[in-house]
Order: sequence, then C-alpha cells, then structure tokens
Amino acid sequence: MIYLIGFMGSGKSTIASRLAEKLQCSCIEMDESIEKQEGLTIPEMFAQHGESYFREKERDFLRSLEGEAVVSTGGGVILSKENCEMMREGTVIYLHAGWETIVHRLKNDTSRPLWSGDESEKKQRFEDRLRLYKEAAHHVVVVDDKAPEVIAEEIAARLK
Ligand SMILES: Nc1ncnc2c1ncn2[C@@H]1O[C@H](COP(=O)(O)OP(=O)(O)O)[C@@H](O)[C@H]1O
Ligand SMILES: O=C(O)C1=C[C@@H](OP(=O)(O)O)[C@@H](O)[C@H](O)C1
Ligand SMILES: [Mg+2]
Repeated sequence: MIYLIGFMGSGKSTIASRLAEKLQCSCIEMDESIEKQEGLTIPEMFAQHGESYFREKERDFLRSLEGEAVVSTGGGVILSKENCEMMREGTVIYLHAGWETIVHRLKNDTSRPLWSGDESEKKQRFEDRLRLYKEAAHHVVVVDDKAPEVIAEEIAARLK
C-alpha cells in the first residue's frame, strides 16, 4: 500500500489518482470513502458528531484496508500513533507544501472544517503537524511550484 500524507491542500487527492494511473493500481480516497460509508459530508460529520467521531472512522477505515492501492489520506491521519504504525507497514509519502502554497490553494475553501479560524490558528496547526508528517514518512516530496503530473512522476521514479 502507498499512502500519501500531508497538510490540507498539499495535493494528496490530486496526486493520488495520477500516481495510481502510472502504477496501474487502484486509488482509494479516504475522506470520500468515509463520507459514503457515513452518508454525511465531512463538515456534516464534524458538526453533528465532532472531530473525535471522524477520527474513529478514519482509524477504522485504515484498519480495514488490504491489498495494493494508492491511498489519499486526510491531513489529520498522522495525529494517531496507531495510524502511523499501520501506514508504515506500507510506503508513506509526505507531500510537503510550504505555508504560502497552502494558503494560496485553500484561500476560497469552505469544505475543510479544520481550515477555519484566524490565520494564526491555521498556521499553528500547520507548524504543529510538520514534525508528525516527517516522522511518519519514508519519502518526502516537496510540491511547491510543481505541476501534479511532475509530482506524480517524481514519486513513481522514487518508488522504482
Ligand atoms: N501541484 C499542484 N499545483 C497546483 N494546484 C494544486 C496542485 N495540487 C493540488 N492543487 C490544488 O490545490 C487544492 C487542494 O488539493 P487537494 O488535492 O484537494 O489537496 P489535499 O487532498 O492534500 O487536501 C485543489 O484546488 C487542487 O486543484
Ligand atoms: O487535516 C485534517 O485534519 C483534515 C483534512 C481533510 O482532508 P484533506 O487533507 O484532504 O483536506 C479531512 O480529512 C478533514 O477535513 C480533516
Ligand atoms: Mg484530500
């Protein structure tokens, strides 16, 4: 299993499908799968049941994965040590985007409940998570100023 991790907006969902195409394997979008399973969007899940409920579903979904695929995770998947351990049984790729890139990409986004609050709160979340992404990763790929196709190609080359 190949797991793409990284902060919201780093491009996990965008890159996963392209990478899966190159590797000729399936692509699993965790957020979308959990939304379908629950019959709720992520903002609805957070509003109705809270973040901890979503984290439980995220962990259960990871536990249920088997076979070979490229998995696009949610940005908060690394908050659980158990999740990191599960993912490291496969190959973990961290898409590192700088703060400016994230802000630019998510400036009009309303679909991410944790991309909210004032700028300093968001930046704090970004900084607090950096270490967790790095610790969980087998490979780090810097994604700033690169087209999705170039990033997917770079990852495929590293995996060879
Ligand atoms: N390499 C890239 N270059 C430019 N825009 C990108 C790139 N990767 C993703 N994006 C854009 O950034 C936004 C967030 O991407 P997404 O794949 O949803 O990130 P994630 O799943 O990591 O939160 C989307 O609007 C997407 O089109
Ligand atoms: O960073 C986070 O805690 C989250 C990231 C989201 O996924 P993306 O990283 O694809 O935006 C989604 O799982 C949820 O809104 C929580
Ligand atoms: Mg995503």
